[in-house]
Amino acid sequence: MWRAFARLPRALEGGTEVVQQITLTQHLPPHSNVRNFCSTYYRKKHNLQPIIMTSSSKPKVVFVLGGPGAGKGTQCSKIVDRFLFTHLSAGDLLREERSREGSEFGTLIEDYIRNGKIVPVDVTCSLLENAMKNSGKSLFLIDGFPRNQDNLDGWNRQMSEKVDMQFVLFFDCDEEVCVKRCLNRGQGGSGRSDDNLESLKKRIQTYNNDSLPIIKHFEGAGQVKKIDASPDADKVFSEVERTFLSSGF
Ligand SMILES: Nc1ncnc2c1ncn2[C@@H]1O[C@H](COP(=O)(O)OP(=O)(O)OP(=O)(O)O)[C@@H](O)[C@H]1O
Ligand SMILES: Nc1ccn([C@@H]2O[C@H](COP(=O)(O)O)[C@@H](O)[C@H]2O)c(=O)n1
Repeated sequence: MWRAFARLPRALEGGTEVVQQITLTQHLPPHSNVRNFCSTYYRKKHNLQPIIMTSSSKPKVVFVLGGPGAGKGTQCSKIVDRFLFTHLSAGDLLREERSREGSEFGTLIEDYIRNGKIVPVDVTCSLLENAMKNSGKSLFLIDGFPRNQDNLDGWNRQMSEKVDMQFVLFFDCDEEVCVKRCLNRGQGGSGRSDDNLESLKKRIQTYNNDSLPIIKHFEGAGQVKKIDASPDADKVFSEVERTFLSSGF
C-alpha cells in the first residue's frame, strides 16, 4: 500500500491545497502523509472543493433529520462504517432511558413516544450530552434531534457553545413511503410501540408541524444538505458518501 501511493506527491507537485483532515484510505494511520496526499488526489480527480480544516478542540456534530422511517438510522450505520463518526440516536437514548430500572422518566417517555410527541428537551439533551461524554469520541451523528423549537432552544442553551455543528443531513422522503417503511419495520418485529398506524399518524403530524420548521430554519442559515431518501439504501448512501467527502470527512 505504501509503495503504491508513494508516487502521488510527485504527481501533485505545485499543488497549493492544505488538507489536514483525512477522508479516504481510512485503513492508513490517522495522520499519515500518505492519507493526506490520497485525499488531495481524490478531490482533484473529482473536482471537489479544496478543504482547509482548522483544528478545533470541540467535538464536531452533524444533525441527522427526516421523517419517521426516512432511513436516518440505516444511513447512520453506513456512515459509521465508512467514516469516523459515532452515532447517537435521540430516539434510541430515550428508549434506553425508558427501560432503565429506576428511571424517573420511564412512564413519561413511553407516553410521549406512543403518542408521537417530543419529550421535553432537558431529558433528551442531558441523555445526548452524557452519551457524548461517555463515548470519549469527538465526531458525532446526532440522529433525530433537534425535532422541535424546544429541542433547538435547549440545545442552544446547553450544548451549542460546547460543540461545532457542521451541517444538517436531511433525508427527504414522501410521507407514504415513510409510513410504509415503519409499518414494514413493525411487521418485521421491531418491537417499537410506535410502529403502528395510530402512532404513525401522530408522528407524521408532529414531523410536519414541529420538525419541518426546524429544518427550514437550518435551511435558511445555509446549513442543510438535503438527500433524496426514496431510492434503495445503497443508492441513498452513495449520495451521503459524496456529501461527507465533499465536506472534508
Ligand atoms: N432506502 C430505503 N429503502 C427501503 N427501505 C429502507 C430504506 N432505508 C431504510 N429502510 C427501512 O425502513 C425502515 C426504517 O428505516 P430507519 O429505521 O433507518 O428509519 P429512521 O428514519 O431511523 O426511522 P425512525 O425515525 O422511525 O427511527 C427500516 O425497516 C429500514 O430497513
Ligand atoms: N429528539 C427526540 C427524538 C425522539 N423523540 C421521541 O422518540 C420517538 C421515536 O424517535 P425516533 O427518532 O426513533 O423515530 C419520537 O416519535 C418521539 O416520541 C423525542 O421525543 N425527541
